[in-house]
Amino acid sequence: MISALHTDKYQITMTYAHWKNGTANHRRIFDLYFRKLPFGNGFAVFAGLERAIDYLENLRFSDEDINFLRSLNDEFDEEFFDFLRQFRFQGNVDAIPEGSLIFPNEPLLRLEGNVVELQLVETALLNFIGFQTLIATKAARIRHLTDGELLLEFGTRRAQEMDAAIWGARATYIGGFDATSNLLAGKQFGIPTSGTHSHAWVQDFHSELEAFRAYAKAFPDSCTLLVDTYDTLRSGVPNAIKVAKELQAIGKNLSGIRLDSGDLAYFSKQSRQMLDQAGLTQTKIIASSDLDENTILNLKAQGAQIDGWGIGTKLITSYNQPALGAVYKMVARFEQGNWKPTIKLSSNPEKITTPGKKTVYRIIDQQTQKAHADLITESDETIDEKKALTLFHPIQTFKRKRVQNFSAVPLLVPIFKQGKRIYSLPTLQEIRQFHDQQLTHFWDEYLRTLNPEEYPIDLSQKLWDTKHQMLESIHREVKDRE
Ligand SMILES: Nc1ncnc2c1ncn2[C@@H]1O[C@H](COP(=O)(O)OP(=O)(O)OP(=O)(O)O)[C@@H](O)[C@H]1O
Ligand SMILES: O=P(O)(O)OC[C@H]1O[C@H](OP(=O)(O)OP(=O)(O)O)[C@H](O)[C@@H]1O
Ligand SMILES: O=C(O)c1cccnc1
Repeated sequence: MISALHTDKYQITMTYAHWKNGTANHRRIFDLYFRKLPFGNGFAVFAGLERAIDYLENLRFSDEDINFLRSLNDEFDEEFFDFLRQFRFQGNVDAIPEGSLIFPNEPLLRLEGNVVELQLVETALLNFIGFQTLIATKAARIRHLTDGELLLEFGTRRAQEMDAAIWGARATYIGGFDATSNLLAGKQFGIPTSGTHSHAWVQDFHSELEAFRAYAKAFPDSCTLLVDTYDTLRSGVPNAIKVAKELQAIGKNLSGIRLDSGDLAYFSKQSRQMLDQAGLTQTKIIASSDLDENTILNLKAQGAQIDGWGIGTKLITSYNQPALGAVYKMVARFEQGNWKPTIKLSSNPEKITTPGKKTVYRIIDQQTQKAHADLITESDETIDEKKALTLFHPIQTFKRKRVQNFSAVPLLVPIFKQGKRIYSLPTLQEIRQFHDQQLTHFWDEYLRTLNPEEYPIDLSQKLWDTKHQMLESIHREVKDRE
């Protein structure tokens, strides 16, 4: 169970202040979203929802949690602790399913409830979803360049501690990896696991050949030999070939060799030639060594002969971009029987929040089955699929497109109703397949890893009008006060 104290202290201080002021039950809506795509990619892959659901469903302040808060000797009244003890998440949540392709500024989670419960869960939700989405997106970038090749996640030893290794492994599987080296992730999520051997295994014997023989004896049906401990082409590969012949003599095949240092393009081409000349065309070449999507692309451009990739550090730590920058913003307050949109201004137009209770549709062409755009609307709007729809860029509004014969697919699905989960969790396999299937709805121009086309995220006319009326009225008020 995830502790209720996995949060920032200000969520508790605000909860206390609301409780003290008698405003704890005021109804609000918050959106969770991100503002900018990571890695310069054309899309992100949504991950982290399952953990977020588990957290919301089981959120409790235990006696130990309360004792700890009491021990802080802050100004909390004793009765506040009773309030916390009885606390349960009672809100409504709608969310985009895991594995979906997602884009900046669209609500990924929409939460409706009382202000304290919505405030309390902010930090943990951002923590789970920000990290897992980032890693799933990184994995999808790598998958995009390695169609049909084996992708192994090797990151645990370099990950930011245990949770990052385990939930990161899950995210890489959603993004298209085939297996993880982390056994706990395998046990917990049913991800296929893989393991070759280390340099220490080779160093542990008097000779490399002896080490390879011993390993092959232990795993005659699934033996991959690490060939770079001493000299890849003069010792490692020739010894692996010797052992492969010995395996052949007992009717077995050497599954693979692994290259873990040096010039991977050169070594892989030479190794392939040597293996093929020895008749070992079935033996695969796996590469590892600080790989990421850029190195992989470059190795491919050099004609590297690599069938599988073991990727650790740069994937699991999201080395070149360590945070997604997801945010959680209040968008509506319930007042005098109605939802009133709220807005947060910024001198940067991209950072101005989109007010009100909203929903998101993916506008998919009925003929090509490709997505035109995502359209954010007010939640009570309907889209008539029989009529033409005009889509326009929310900032450069002169950029317009009229579409017909489309399906408007709602992206948000109900997850919790008054604190009760009404969503049945898909299996991880289903999430991974769903992700794969979602990719087919996007033109290649949005999917390429370098300088992709920007996929349109548009506002309905009604929502755009609401936002701009609010902006104008705030500007007027500020001016009047001057
Ligand atoms: N042909 C290649 N083109 C571009 N990058 C390559 C090529 N071959 C290997 N690389 C990358 O170059 C880097 C080499 O790393 P490094 O200099 O640490 O040496 P290494 O060969 O891995 O040796 P060691 O592990 O013994 O330190 C790795 O990130 C690897 O993925
Ligand atoms: O390079 P990464 O993408 O981070 O992938 C994980 C690395 O971890 C292992 O090396 P390590 O030197 O830790 O152990 P070893 O002695 O088994 O090679 C493995 O051989 C990879 O090189
Ligand atoms: O199985 C492997 O070869 C492996 C696993 C984790 C890290 N490095 C290598």
